[in-house]
Amino acid sequence: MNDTIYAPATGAGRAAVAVVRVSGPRAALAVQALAGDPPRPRQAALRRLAHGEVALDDALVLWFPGPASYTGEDAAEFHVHGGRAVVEAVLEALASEGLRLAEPGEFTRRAFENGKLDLTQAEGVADLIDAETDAQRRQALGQLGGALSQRYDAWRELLVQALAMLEAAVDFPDEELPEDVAARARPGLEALEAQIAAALVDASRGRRVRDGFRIALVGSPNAGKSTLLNALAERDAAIVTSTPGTTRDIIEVPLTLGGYKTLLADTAGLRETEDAIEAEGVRRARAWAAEADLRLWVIDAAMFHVKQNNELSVLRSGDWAVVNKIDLVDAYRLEELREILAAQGLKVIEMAARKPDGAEEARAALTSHVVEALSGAEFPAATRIRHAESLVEARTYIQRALSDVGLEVELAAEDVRLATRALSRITGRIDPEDVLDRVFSSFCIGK
Ligand SMILES: Nc1nc2c(ncn2[C@@H]2O[C@H](COP(=O)(O)OP(=O)(O)OP(=O)(O)O)[C@@H](O)[C@H]2O)c(=O)[nH]1
Ligand SMILES: [K+]
Ligand SMILES: [Mg+2]
Repeated sequence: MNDTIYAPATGAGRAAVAVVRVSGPRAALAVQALAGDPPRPRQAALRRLAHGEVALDDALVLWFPGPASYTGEDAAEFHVHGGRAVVEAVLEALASEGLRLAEPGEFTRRAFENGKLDLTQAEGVADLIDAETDAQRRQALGQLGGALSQRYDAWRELLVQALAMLEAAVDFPDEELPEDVAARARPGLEALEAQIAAALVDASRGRRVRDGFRIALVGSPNAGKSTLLNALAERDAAIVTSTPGTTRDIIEVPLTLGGYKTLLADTAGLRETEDAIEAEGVRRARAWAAEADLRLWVIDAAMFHVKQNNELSVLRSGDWAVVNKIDLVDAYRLEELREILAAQGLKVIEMAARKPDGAEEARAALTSHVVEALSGAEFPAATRIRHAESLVEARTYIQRALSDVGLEVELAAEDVRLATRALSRITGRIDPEDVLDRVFSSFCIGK
Protein backbone atom coordinates (compact mmCIF):
# COMPACT_ATOMS: atom_id res chain seq x y z
CA MET A 1 0.00 0.00 0.00
CA ASN A 2 1.17 3.55 -0.74
CA ASP A 3 2.39 5.92 1.94
CA THR A 4 0.13 8.82 2.67
CA ILE A 5 1.88 11.98 1.56
CA TYR A 6 1.49 15.67 2.29
CA ALA A 7 2.97 18.88 0.90
CA PRO A 8 2.26 22.56 0.62
CA ALA A 9 0.71 23.05 -2.82
CA THR A 10 1.27 26.79 -2.84
CA GLY A 11 4.58 28.64 -3.01
CA ALA A 12 6.76 29.33 -0.01
CA GLY A 13 6.55 32.71 1.70
CA ARG A 14 3.93 34.94 3.20
CA ALA A 15 0.56 34.90 1.40
CA ALA A 16 -3.14 35.32 2.14
CA VAL A 17 -3.87 31.63 1.76
CA ALA A 18 -1.74 28.51 1.58
CA VAL A 19 -2.98 25.11 0.49
CA VAL A 20 -1.68 21.93 2.06
CA ARG A 21 -2.52 18.71 0.25
CA VAL A 22 -2.74 15.17 1.51
CA SER A 23 -3.11 11.98 -0.53
CA GLY A 24 -3.15 8.30 0.34
CA PRO A 25 -4.95 5.70 2.41
CA ARG A 26 -4.58 7.60 5.70
CA ALA A 27 -6.00 10.86 4.32
CA ALA A 28 -9.33 10.44 6.15
CA LEU A 29 -7.50 9.75 9.41
CA ALA A 30 -5.39 12.86 8.91
CA VAL A 31 -8.49 15.01 8.39
CA GLN A 32 -10.06 13.40 11.45
CA ALA A 33 -6.98 14.15 13.54
CA LEU A 34 -6.80 17.83 12.57
CA ALA A 35 -10.35 18.85 11.73
CA GLY A 36 -12.77 16.20 13.01
CA ASP A 37 -15.09 14.18 10.77
CA PRO A 38 -14.33 14.71 7.07
CA PRO A 39 -16.74 17.22 5.47
CA ARG A 40 -19.14 16.17 2.69
CA PRO A 41 -17.06 15.08 -0.34
CA ARG A 42 -15.81 17.93 -2.52
CA GLN A 43 -17.50 20.62 -0.42
CA ALA A 44 -15.52 23.20 1.48
CA ALA A 45 -16.16 23.38 5.21
CA LEU A 46 -14.81 25.97 7.62
CA ARG A 47 -13.14 24.17 10.53
CA ARG A 48 -10.95 24.93 13.50
CA LEU A 49 -7.73 22.95 12.92
CA ALA A 50 -6.18 21.58 16.07
CA HIS A 51 -3.65 18.97 16.93
CA GLY A 52 -4.27 17.41 20.32
CA GLU A 53 -4.95 20.37 22.59
CA VAL A 54 -3.15 22.86 20.37
CA ALA A 55 -5.20 25.06 18.06
CA LEU A 56 -3.47 25.53 14.68
CA ASP A 57 -5.71 27.73 12.51
CA ASP A 58 -9.20 28.28 11.14
CA ALA A 59 -9.20 26.72 7.69
CA LEU A 60 -11.27 25.52 4.78
CA VAL A 61 -11.14 21.74 4.60
CA LEU A 62 -11.89 19.75 1.47
CA TRP A 63 -12.28 16.00 1.37
CA PHE A 64 -11.93 14.08 -1.92
CA PRO A 65 -12.59 10.37 -1.45
CA GLY A 66 -10.85 8.31 -4.17
CA PRO A 67 -11.09 7.58 -7.00
CA ALA A 68 -12.71 10.96 -7.79
CA SER A 69 -9.66 12.97 -6.78
CA TYR A 70 -6.61 14.43 -8.55
CA THR A 71 -4.43 11.47 -7.58
CA GLY A 72 -7.20 8.88 -7.70
CA GLU A 73 -6.54 8.14 -4.02
CA ASP A 74 -8.32 9.46 -0.95
CA ALA A 75 -7.16 13.05 -0.72
CA ALA A 76 -7.75 16.21 1.27
CA GLU A 77 -6.85 19.88 1.18
CA PHE A 78 -6.42 22.34 4.00
CA HIS A 79 -6.72 25.99 2.93
CA VAL A 80 -4.99 27.75 5.79
CA HIS A 81 -3.84 31.31 6.40
CA GLY A 82 -0.66 31.67 4.41
CA GLY A 83 1.82 32.55 7.14
CA ARG A 84 4.95 30.47 7.49
CA ALA A 85 4.27 29.48 11.09
CA VAL A 86 0.75 28.33 10.24
CA VAL A 87 1.91 26.17 7.36
CA GLU A 88 4.79 24.73 9.38
CA ALA A 89 2.48 23.84 12.26
CA VAL A 90 0.05 22.03 9.95
CA LEU A 91 2.89 20.17 8.21
CA GLU A 92 4.32 19.13 11.57
CA ALA A 93 0.95 17.87 12.74
CA LEU A 94 0.60 15.78 9.57
CA ALA A 95 4.10 14.36 10.00
CA SER A 96 3.31 13.33 13.54
CA GLU A 97 0.23 11.49 12.23
CA GLY A 98 2.59 9.20 10.31
CA LEU A 99 2.35 10.94 6.93
CA ARG A 100 5.42 11.74 4.90
CA LEU A 101 6.43 14.80 2.88
CA ALA A 102 5.78 14.23 -0.82
CA GLU A 103 8.62 14.07 -3.31
CA PRO A 104 8.65 16.47 -6.29
CA GLY A 105 5.83 15.54 -8.65
CA GLU A 106 4.59 12.71 -6.46
CA PHE A 107 0.93 13.76 -6.50
CA THR A 108 0.95 13.85 -10.31
CA ARG A 109 2.93 10.63 -10.48
CA ARG A 110 0.21 8.94 -8.44
CA ALA A 111 -2.42 10.45 -10.74
CA PHE A 112 -0.49 8.92 -13.65
CA GLU A 113 -0.17 5.55 -11.92
CA ASN A 114 -3.90 5.53 -11.20
CA GLY A 115 -4.72 6.25 -14.84
CA LYS A 116 -5.96 9.81 -14.23
CA LEU A 117 -3.67 11.18 -16.92
CA ASP A 118 -1.02 9.85 -19.25
CA LEU A 119 2.60 10.88 -19.36
CA THR A 120 2.26 13.69 -21.89
CA GLN A 121 -0.63 15.12 -19.86
CA ALA A 122 1.51 14.91 -16.71
CA GLU A 123 4.17 16.87 -18.60
CA GLY A 124 1.44 19.34 -19.52
CA VAL A 125 0.81 19.89 -15.80
CA ALA A 126 4.49 20.65 -15.18
CA ASP A 127 4.66 22.93 -18.22
CA LEU A 128 1.53 24.81 -17.19
CA ILE A 129 3.07 25.54 -13.81
CA ASP A 130 6.27 26.72 -15.50
CA ALA A 131 4.50 28.68 -18.28
CA GLU A 132 5.70 32.27 -18.49
CA THR A 133 4.36 33.30 -21.86
CA ASP A 134 0.94 33.06 -23.40
CA ALA A 135 2.16 30.65 -26.07
CA GLN A 136 3.68 28.36 -23.45
CA ARG A 137 0.41 28.42 -21.54
CA ARG A 138 -1.64 27.51 -24.64
CA GLN A 139 0.76 24.72 -25.49
CA ALA A 140 0.75 23.26 -21.98
CA LEU A 141 -3.02 23.48 -21.68
CA GLY A 142 -3.45 21.70 -25.00
CA GLN A 143 -1.12 18.95 -23.86
CA LEU A 144 -2.90 18.63 -20.51
CA GLY A 145 -6.17 18.38 -22.41
CA GLY A 146 -4.83 15.36 -24.28
CA ALA A 147 -3.86 16.94 -27.62
CA LEU A 148 -0.70 14.85 -27.81
CA SER A 149 -2.25 11.73 -26.30
CA GLN A 150 -4.94 11.67 -28.97
CA ARG A 151 -2.47 11.99 -31.77
CA TYR A 152 -0.23 9.22 -30.45
CA ASP A 153 -3.17 6.95 -29.76
CA ALA A 154 -4.41 7.43 -33.32
CA TRP A 155 -0.97 6.52 -34.67
CA ARG A 156 -0.75 3.55 -32.38
CA GLU A 157 -4.11 2.39 -33.70
CA LEU A 158 -2.76 2.53 -37.28
CA LEU A 159 0.17 0.37 -36.22
CA VAL A 160 -2.11 -2.13 -34.50
CA GLN A 161 -4.15 -2.44 -37.71
CA ALA A 162 -1.01 -2.99 -39.77
CA LEU A 163 0.18 -5.55 -37.27
CA ALA A 164 -3.10 -7.42 -37.45
CA MET A 165 -2.70 -7.80 -41.23
CA LEU A 166 0.90 -8.92 -40.93
CA GLU A 167 0.09 -11.43 -38.21
CA ALA A 168 -2.78 -12.79 -40.29
CA ALA A 169 -0.33 -13.33 -43.12
CA VAL A 170 2.09 -15.12 -40.78
CA ASP A 171 -0.53 -17.37 -39.19
CA PHE A 172 -2.39 -18.35 -42.35
CA PRO A 173 0.22 -18.62 -45.04
CA ASP A 174 -0.40 -19.16 -48.73
CA GLU A 175 -3.59 -21.05 -49.48
CA GLU A 176 -5.91 -19.79 -46.77
CA LEU A 177 -5.66 -16.05 -47.41
CA PRO A 178 -4.88 -14.07 -50.52
CA GLU A 179 -1.12 -13.72 -50.82
CA ASP A 180 -1.32 -9.95 -50.81
CA VAL A 181 -2.50 -9.85 -47.20
CA ALA A 182 0.87 -8.66 -45.99
CA ALA A 183 1.05 -6.10 -48.76
CA ARG A 184 -2.19 -4.59 -47.48
CA ALA A 185 -0.32 -3.36 -44.43
CA ARG A 186 1.89 -1.25 -46.65
CA PRO A 187 -0.26 1.85 -47.41
CA GLY A 188 -1.08 2.38 -43.73
CA LEU A 189 2.56 2.10 -42.74
CA GLU A 190 3.64 4.41 -45.53
CA ALA A 191 1.09 7.03 -44.54
CA LEU A 192 2.14 6.83 -40.91
CA GLU A 193 5.81 7.08 -41.79
CA ALA A 194 5.09 10.28 -43.71
CA GLN A 195 3.05 11.72 -40.84
CA ILE A 196 5.79 11.03 -38.33
CA ALA A 197 8.39 12.54 -40.65
CA ALA A 198 6.30 15.72 -40.92
CA ALA A 199 5.76 15.75 -37.18
CA LEU A 200 9.49 15.59 -36.57
CA VAL A 201 10.04 18.62 -38.77
CA ASP A 202 7.41 20.48 -36.77
CA ALA A 203 8.72 19.23 -33.43
CA SER A 204 11.63 21.62 -33.27
CA ARG A 205 9.19 24.54 -33.60
CA GLY A 206 7.13 23.08 -30.78
CA ARG A 207 10.19 22.78 -28.58
CA ARG A 208 11.02 26.41 -29.35
CA VAL A 209 7.66 27.50 -27.96
CA ARG A 210 8.39 25.63 -24.75
CA ASP A 211 12.12 26.32 -24.36
CA GLY A 212 12.43 29.66 -26.14
CA PHE A 213 13.47 30.87 -29.62
CA ARG A 214 17.24 31.42 -29.48
CA ILE A 215 18.77 34.62 -30.88
CA ALA A 216 22.55 35.13 -30.81
CA LEU A 217 24.28 38.49 -31.04
CA VAL A 218 27.64 37.99 -32.74
CA GLY A 219 30.28 40.21 -34.29
CA SER A 220 33.63 41.95 -33.84
CA PRO A 221 34.72 43.32 -30.47
CA ASN A 222 33.18 46.74 -29.80
CA ALA A 223 30.54 46.45 -32.51
CA GLY A 224 27.91 47.22 -29.87
CA LYS A 225 26.50 43.76 -29.10
CA SER A 226 26.21 44.37 -25.38
CA THR A 227 24.71 47.80 -25.97
CA LEU A 228 22.07 46.21 -28.19
CA LEU A 229 21.37 43.46 -25.66
CA ASN A 230 20.84 46.01 -22.91
CA ALA A 231 18.57 48.11 -25.11
CA LEU A 232 16.38 45.11 -25.95
CA ALA A 233 16.39 43.83 -22.38
CA GLU A 234 15.70 47.34 -21.07
CA ARG A 235 18.27 46.88 -18.31
CA ASP A 236 22.04 46.79 -17.91
CA ALA A 237 22.38 43.03 -18.20
CA ALA A 238 25.81 43.16 -19.84
CA ILE A 239 28.86 45.36 -19.20
CA VAL A 240 29.48 47.96 -21.90
CA THR A 241 32.85 49.66 -22.16
CA SER A 242 34.93 51.14 -24.95
CA THR A 243 37.51 48.35 -24.45
CA PRO A 244 37.32 45.66 -27.14
CA GLY A 245 36.97 42.20 -25.64
CA THR A 246 34.78 43.29 -22.72
CA THR A 247 32.27 40.45 -22.93
CA ARG A 248 33.65 36.95 -22.36
CA ASP A 249 30.89 34.78 -20.93
CA ILE A 250 27.61 34.25 -22.74
CA ILE A 251 24.95 36.50 -21.27
CA GLU A 252 21.49 35.05 -21.80
CA VAL A 253 18.45 37.24 -21.35
CA PRO A 254 14.92 35.84 -21.62
CA LEU A 255 12.70 38.17 -23.60
CA THR A 256 9.01 37.78 -24.43
CA LEU A 257 8.30 38.89 -28.00
CA GLY A 258 4.76 38.78 -29.36
CA GLY A 259 3.76 36.35 -26.61
CA TYR A 260 6.59 33.92 -27.34
CA LYS A 261 9.55 33.17 -25.14
CA THR A 262 12.91 34.03 -26.68
CA LEU A 263 16.45 33.77 -25.34
CA LEU A 264 18.76 36.54 -26.43
CA ALA A 265 22.47 35.88 -25.98
CA ASP A 266 25.26 38.43 -25.91
CA THR A 267 28.59 36.85 -26.80
CA ALA A 268 32.29 37.61 -26.85
CA GLY A 269 33.48 39.63 -29.84
CA LEU A 270 34.92 37.31 -32.48
CA ARG A 271 38.64 37.76 -33.09
CA GLU A 272 41.93 35.89 -33.02
CA THR A 273 43.42 36.38 -29.58
CA GLU A 274 46.36 35.24 -27.46
CA ASP A 275 44.36 35.73 -24.27
CA ALA A 276 43.22 32.27 -23.07
CA ILE A 277 40.12 33.60 -21.31
CA GLU A 278 38.97 35.62 -24.27
CA ALA A 279 39.70 32.68 -26.60
CA GLU A 280 37.41 30.48 -24.50
CA GLY A 281 34.78 33.21 -24.74
CA VAL A 282 35.10 33.20 -28.53
CA ARG A 283 34.75 29.40 -28.57
CA ARG A 284 31.57 29.61 -26.50
CA ALA A 285 30.22 32.38 -28.69
CA ARG A 286 30.62 30.25 -31.79
CA ALA A 287 29.06 27.21 -30.12
CA TRP A 288 26.00 29.14 -28.91
CA ALA A 289 25.60 30.83 -32.27
CA ALA A 290 25.73 27.49 -34.06
CA GLU A 291 22.75 26.22 -32.04
CA ALA A 292 20.73 29.43 -32.29
CA ASP A 293 17.62 29.87 -34.41
CA LEU A 294 18.76 33.27 -35.62
CA ARG A 295 22.09 35.11 -35.55
CA LEU A 296 22.31 38.90 -35.55
CA TRP A 297 25.66 39.95 -36.92
CA VAL A 298 26.33 43.29 -35.25
CA ILE A 299 28.58 45.58 -37.27
CA ASP A 300 30.22 48.87 -36.38
CA ALA A 301 29.24 51.05 -39.34
CA ALA A 302 32.41 53.12 -39.05
CA MET A 303 34.86 50.26 -38.60
CA PHE A 304 33.41 47.50 -40.75
CA HIS A 305 35.71 46.00 -43.30
CA VAL A 306 34.65 43.56 -46.01
CA LYS A 307 37.36 41.15 -44.91
CA GLN A 308 35.60 40.14 -41.70
CA ASN A 309 35.43 36.61 -43.04
CA ASN A 310 36.00 34.79 -39.76
CA GLU A 311 32.67 36.19 -38.62
CA LEU A 312 30.83 35.14 -41.72
CA SER A 313 31.63 31.51 -40.98
CA VAL A 314 29.14 31.50 -38.08
CA LEU A 315 26.33 32.92 -40.22
CA ARG A 316 23.65 31.05 -42.12
CA SER A 317 21.37 32.18 -44.87
CA GLY A 318 18.43 34.09 -43.43
CA ASP A 319 20.56 35.62 -40.67
CA TRP A 320 20.56 39.37 -40.11
CA ALA A 321 23.20 42.05 -40.35
CA VAL A 322 22.68 44.81 -37.81
CA VAL A 323 24.56 47.91 -38.90
CA ASN A 324 25.16 49.75 -35.63
CA LYS A 325 26.53 53.23 -34.83
CA ILE A 326 24.92 54.82 -37.88
CA ASP A 327 25.31 58.11 -36.00
CA LEU A 328 29.01 57.94 -36.88
CA VAL A 329 28.75 57.60 -40.67
CA ASP A 330 27.29 59.44 -43.65
CA ALA A 331 24.57 58.34 -46.07
CA TYR A 332 27.08 57.38 -48.73
CA ARG A 333 28.87 54.93 -46.41
CA LEU A 334 25.54 53.46 -45.28
CA GLU A 335 24.46 52.82 -48.84
CA GLU A 336 27.77 51.08 -49.52
CA LEU A 337 27.38 48.82 -46.46
CA ARG A 338 23.80 48.01 -47.37
CA GLU A 339 24.88 46.81 -50.79
CA ILE A 340 27.76 44.69 -49.50
CA LEU A 341 25.64 42.99 -46.85
CA ALA A 342 22.58 42.45 -48.98
CA ALA A 343 24.86 40.77 -51.51
CA GLN A 344 25.74 38.26 -48.76
CA GLY A 345 22.06 37.33 -48.55
CA LEU A 346 21.60 38.96 -45.16
CA LYS A 347 18.61 40.99 -44.01
CA VAL A 348 19.95 44.42 -43.10
CA ILE A 349 18.84 46.52 -40.11
CA GLU A 350 20.36 49.89 -39.30
CA MET A 351 20.50 51.47 -35.88
CA ALA A 352 22.30 53.46 -33.25
CA ALA A 353 21.85 51.11 -30.30
CA ARG A 354 23.19 53.63 -27.83
CA LYS A 355 20.55 56.25 -28.69
CA PRO A 356 17.21 56.26 -26.85
CA ASP A 357 14.80 53.97 -28.72
CA GLY A 358 17.70 53.08 -31.03
CA ALA A 359 16.78 49.39 -30.90
CA GLU A 360 13.04 49.74 -31.43
CA GLU A 361 13.14 48.89 -35.12
CA ALA A 362 15.14 45.76 -34.29
CA ARG A 363 12.65 44.81 -31.58
CA ALA A 364 9.72 45.17 -33.97
CA ALA A 365 11.48 43.17 -36.68
CA LEU A 366 12.43 40.43 -34.21
CA THR A 367 8.87 40.25 -32.90
CA SER A 368 7.39 39.70 -36.36
CA HIS A 369 10.10 37.19 -37.16
CA VAL A 370 9.49 35.12 -34.02
CA VAL A 371 5.71 35.26 -34.37
CA GLU A 372 5.99 34.13 -37.98
CA ALA A 373 8.44 31.36 -37.11
CA LEU A 374 6.43 29.95 -34.23
CA SER A 375 2.77 30.74 -34.79
CA GLY A 376 0.75 27.57 -34.89
CA ALA A 377 3.64 25.65 -33.34
CA GLU A 378 1.88 25.49 -29.97
CA PHE A 379 0.31 22.22 -31.00
CA PRO A 380 3.05 20.09 -32.49
CA ALA A 381 3.41 16.34 -32.12
CA ALA A 382 6.35 16.73 -29.80
CA THR A 383 7.23 19.34 -27.25
CA ARG A 384 10.19 17.59 -25.64
CA ILE A 385 13.32 15.87 -26.84
CA ARG A 386 11.99 12.74 -25.12
CA HIS A 387 9.03 12.71 -27.52
CA ALA A 388 11.16 13.37 -30.58
CA GLU A 389 13.57 10.55 -29.65
CA SER A 390 10.74 8.04 -29.49
CA LEU A 391 9.28 9.36 -32.74
CA VAL A 392 12.61 8.88 -34.50
CA GLU A 393 12.79 5.36 -33.14
CA ALA A 394 9.24 4.51 -34.21
CA ARG A 395 9.93 5.90 -37.65
CA THR A 396 13.09 3.82 -38.06
CA TYR A 397 11.20 0.60 -37.21
CA ILE A 398 8.39 1.50 -39.62
CA GLN A 399 10.90 2.10 -42.40
CA ARG A 400 12.50 -1.25 -41.66
CA ALA A 401 9.12 -2.96 -41.58
CA LEU A 402 8.33 -1.45 -44.98
CA SER A 403 11.47 -2.87 -46.50
CA ASP A 404 10.64 -6.31 -45.05
CA VAL A 405 6.99 -6.55 -46.05
CA GLY A 406 6.70 -9.13 -48.80
CA LEU A 407 10.10 -10.63 -48.06
CA GLU A 408 10.10 -11.54 -44.39
CA VAL A 409 6.64 -10.92 -43.04
CA GLU A 410 7.58 -12.11 -39.56
CA LEU A 411 10.42 -9.60 -39.34
CA ALA A 412 8.11 -6.85 -40.55
CA ALA A 413 5.59 -7.76 -37.84
CA GLU A 414 8.29 -7.62 -35.19
CA ASP A 415 9.38 -4.17 -36.40
CA VAL A 416 5.81 -2.91 -36.23
CA ARG A 417 5.60 -4.25 -32.66
CA LEU A 418 8.78 -2.34 -31.79
CA ALA A 419 7.42 0.83 -33.41
CA THR A 420 4.27 0.47 -31.29
CA ARG A 421 6.40 0.20 -28.17
CA ALA A 422 8.32 3.34 -29.09
CA LEU A 423 5.08 5.31 -29.47
CA SER A 424 3.64 3.82 -26.29
CA ARG A 425 6.61 5.05 -24.35
CA ILE A 426 5.70 8.68 -25.11
CA THR A 427 2.32 8.49 -23.42
CA GLY A 428 3.62 6.12 -20.76
CA ARG A 429 1.46 3.17 -21.78
CA ILE A 430 4.62 1.22 -21.19
CA ASP A 431 6.67 3.02 -18.64
CA PRO A 432 10.21 2.08 -17.78
CA GLU A 433 11.09 3.56 -14.38
CA ASP A 434 13.87 5.71 -15.79
CA VAL A 435 11.48 7.51 -18.13
CA LEU A 436 9.09 8.17 -15.25
CA ASP A 437 11.90 9.37 -13.01
CA ARG A 438 13.09 11.71 -15.75
CA VAL A 439 9.64 13.19 -16.25
CA PHE A 440 8.58 13.58 -12.63
CA SER A 441 11.87 14.80 -11.22
CA SER A 442 11.33 18.10 -13.05
CA PHE A 443 8.21 18.85 -10.99
CA CYS A 444 8.01 20.98 -7.88
CA ILE A 445 7.02 19.55 -4.52
CA GLY A 446 3.28 19.64 -3.94
CA LYS A 447 2.30 18.93 -7.56
N1 LIG B 1 28.50 56.21 -31.33
C1 LIG B 1 27.97 55.08 -30.94
N2 LIG B 1 28.63 54.30 -30.06
C2 LIG B 1 28.07 53.14 -29.68
C3 LIG B 1 26.81 52.73 -30.18
N3 LIG B 1 26.53 51.53 -29.64
C4 LIG B 1 27.56 51.21 -28.84
N4 LIG B 1 28.50 52.19 -28.85
C5 LIG B 1 29.75 52.21 -28.10
O1 LIG B 1 30.63 51.23 -28.59
C6 LIG B 1 31.48 50.74 -27.53
C7 LIG B 1 31.42 49.21 -27.46
O2 LIG B 1 30.09 48.80 -27.12
P1 LIG B 1 29.79 47.38 -26.52
O3 LIG B 1 28.32 47.26 -26.44
O4 LIG B 1 30.58 47.14 -25.31
O5 LIG B 1 30.34 46.48 -27.69
P2 LIG B 1 30.47 44.89 -27.74
O6 LIG B 1 30.23 44.49 -29.14
O7 LIG B 1 29.62 44.28 -26.70
O8 LIG B 1 32.01 44.69 -27.38
P3 LIG B 1 32.78 43.40 -26.81
O9 LIG B 1 31.98 42.85 -25.69
O10 LIG B 1 34.04 43.95 -26.36
O11 LIG B 1 32.90 42.46 -27.95
C8 LIG B 1 30.97 51.39 -26.26
O12 LIG B 1 31.80 52.49 -25.96
C9 LIG B 1 29.56 51.86 -26.64
O13 LIG B 1 29.14 52.97 -25.90
C10 LIG B 1 26.12 53.58 -31.09
O14 LIG B 1 25.02 53.29 -31.57
N5 LIG B 1 26.76 54.72 -31.45
K1 LIG C 1 33.42 46.57 -25.59
MG1 LIG D 1 30.12 43.06 -25.18
